Amino acid sequence: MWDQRGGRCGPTGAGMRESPGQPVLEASGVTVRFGGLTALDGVRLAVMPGSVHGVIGPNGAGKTTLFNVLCGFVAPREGTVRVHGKPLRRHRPHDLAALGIARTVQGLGLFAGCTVIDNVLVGAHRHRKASAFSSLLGLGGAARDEGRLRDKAEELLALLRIDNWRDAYPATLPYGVRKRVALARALVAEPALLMLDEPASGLSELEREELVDLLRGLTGRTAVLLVEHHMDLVMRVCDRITVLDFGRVIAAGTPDEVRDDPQVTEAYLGVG
Ligand SMILES: Nc1ncnc2c1ncn2[C@@H]1O[C@H](COP(=O)(O)OP(=O)(O)OP(=O)(O)O)[C@@H](O)[C@H]1O
Repeated sequence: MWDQRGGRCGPTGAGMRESPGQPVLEASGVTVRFGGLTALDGVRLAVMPGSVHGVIGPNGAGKTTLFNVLCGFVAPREGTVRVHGKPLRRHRPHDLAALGIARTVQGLGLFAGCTVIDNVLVGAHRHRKASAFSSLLGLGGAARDEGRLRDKAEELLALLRIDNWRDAYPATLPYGVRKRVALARALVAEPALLMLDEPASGLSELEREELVDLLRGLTGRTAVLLVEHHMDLVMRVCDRITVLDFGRVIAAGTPDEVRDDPQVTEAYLGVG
């Protein structure tokens, strides 16, 4: 995970402090090749604290590959990923919680044998495990932590409007509700950054509308990076957007700036 001049450091994401204006997550010069194919070519991106940042682009543009690099599933050939200004070297997905980063995946990964509230609490326990260093230092009693996490989980169920499903098991839930459970589980750790891979996939139009409200409601609570196909949703929820095409950043800016960029129109919508 962390490697500062060759050494491991930084026990918890919560312990890291960012300077004003410093990105939570920053990628620069990220290049990934699969054999002869360049999937990402010098990609840069900066996610600012508390903002919602979208990555869009046509099929095969490199969105998933970039998400996988940022999560630590794919090691880039070149380039740097920084969290709170500190470069990551060979980080792995299980390092993310300790860096203050949570993510949801398309498969959701809910535990079938656990109720909704218990699934959410799993996210809290994962975080606590990652923060074991602070517990060792006596920075919080276990019972007090437990109570606080449970309160937090209940608050998130209410915020995401799934509190009426609190004691249900995942298999009995509509897909849109299951996605919210996964979102609550990611948020309970109070991450500095939440990474969402296609949060709108599989949702109905109505559920997508609700997702727009929910994501906007997270503003200030955590930064969000989302990779998403639904252009309309991205335009409505994001503060900043990075547009990829053939592995390169072809535009970056506010939704209005990106919408008006002729390169985006040409690449993303296929019109010149
Ligand atoms: N494991 C892999 N091995 C070889 N080529 C890959 C691999 N993963 C992705 N690619 C290729 O890299 C390029 C970028 O793929 P990627 O899945 O990141 O794009 P994407 O923007 O997420 O596409 P989509 O919107 O269709 O999911 C594509 O040409 C893809 O075929």
